[in-house]
This record gives sequence, structure tokens and C-alpha cells, in this order.
Amino acid sequence: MLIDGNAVEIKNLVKKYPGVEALQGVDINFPAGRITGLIGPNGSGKSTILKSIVGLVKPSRGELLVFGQKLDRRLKEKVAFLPEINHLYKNMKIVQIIDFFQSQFSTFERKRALEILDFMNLKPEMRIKSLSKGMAGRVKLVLTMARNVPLIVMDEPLAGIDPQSRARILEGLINEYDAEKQTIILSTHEVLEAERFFDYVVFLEYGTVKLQGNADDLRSEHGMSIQDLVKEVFI
Ligand SMILES: Nc1ncnc2c1ncn2[C@@H]1O[C@H](COP(=O)(O)OP(=O)(O)OP(=O)(O)O)[C@@H](O)[C@H]1O
Repeated sequence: MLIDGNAVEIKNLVKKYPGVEALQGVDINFPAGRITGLIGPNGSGKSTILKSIVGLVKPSRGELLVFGQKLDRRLKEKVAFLPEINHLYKNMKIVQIIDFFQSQFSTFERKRALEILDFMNLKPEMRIKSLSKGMAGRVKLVLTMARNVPLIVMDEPLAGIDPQSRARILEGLINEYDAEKQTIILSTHEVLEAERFFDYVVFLEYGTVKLQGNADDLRSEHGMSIQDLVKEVFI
């Protein structure tokens, strides 16, 4: 049985940075127990929305509720965030970062992290500075998916991962995901590979929502795949 309601509700969200209004009054309800894909060109506001959800960006205006509440410290423990940037300490081994995460988050499951690491074809003794961009991307995925939390937010989780591995990695991620208890919100430019996992889709452009809805409904209403709809929406 899937969980009901919305995991995250955003109403009239505005974010102004000096010289740019990154979000111009955005309304989105992210359904609970579903995977939502946030799609849009560079600079459309995807990261700003994701960072607002996890509390790393303070919106200028509007309302943002996570599981019906304003984000506080207790609620932050229930949210795992995969940032776009590489935030891993270069001199550490992967296993040391895993241990660090375990010390930081009560929701982190070390055994599960090591299992996912193995699935990602990585070894605990590898040092971060010796990893390629794609390998570091895989480590970020391990650290995020090993958190036993109701909300997982990922900013470009497939960035740097080679096209041949993306499908397998996504498949693995979805196997780790428990739709009865968890909600995933992710941004991606890799719509071709990711769209079959999306339950809900939000198209963003210039800090506004161009289109949003259930992936299946959008496909049947428009008679095309989400990948093709991207081309229609962002011409
Ligand atoms: N810290 C910041 N200071 C000033 N402007 C910012 C900052 N962060 C983002 N912006 C601006 O806000 C707008 C939205 O940026 P955002 O990173 O949310 O877009 P995005 O859709 O995630 O882009 P990408 O696909 O390139 O990651 C852009 O115009 C960007 O230049």
C-alpha cells in the first residue's frame, strides 16, 4: 500500500538572489510514496527548490512544508540530501566517510552502505582523491541511499555517471527505495534513462512551473513520452 498525501508542499515560493529571482512564485505538491522528477534547463531553479526543501536555502517568500510541518532540526534527520557539488573529503577513504556518516546520522545504515558500495563496483579502501568524477558520484549515491529516512532529495544524482551504467544504477536505486515508507524527489537532465521511474514530473523554466502532473497522465494526455514532452515544453 502506498502512503497518501504530500511529502512536500510548496506554495508561492519566491527566492531572490542578488540580481536574479531564481524562483518566481512556485506551487508544487510532491506526492508522498512517489518518485518525482524535477526537469528543466540550466538555471531554471531546480537546485534552489531542492536546497529550499532541505533547509540549505532560505526562501524569500512563500510557504514550504515537509510532512505538513516547517523544517526544523528534528525533521532534518528525516531527510537525506545528495548535493550537486562534490562534498566528499578528498584525503579520506570511502570507508572513513561511511563511518563519518554513521557518526553524524542516526538514520545511516553502515551495512547497507557497504552493500550498495559493492553494487556500485567500488571498494571501501579506495581514497576519494583517486576516484573519477563518476565514481565519486556513485559514492554520493551510496551515502544518500544508505539513510533510512522517509524523504530522499537528490540534485542531479546521475551527473558524471556514464550512459552505459545509468540504467543499472537507477535500477539498483529503485530496488533500495521503499515506496511504502519513502518519497524521492530528484532533479535530472537524463530524462531518457530516468523517466520510466518517475511517478510525478515537474517542468521548470525561469523559476516558474511550466507543467506538472502524474507521469502516466501526462504521457496519455500529450500522446508522447516525457522525454519528447521535454522537447515540446522547452522549445
Ligand atoms: N548562491 C547564488 N547566488 C546568486 N545566484 C544564484 C545562486 N544560486 C543560484 N543562483 C541563480 O539562480 C538561478 C537558478 O539556479 P539553480 O542552481 O537553482 O538552477 P538549476 O535549475 O539547478 O540549474 P542547473 O541545471 O545548471 O544545475 C540561476 O540564475 C542562478 O544563477
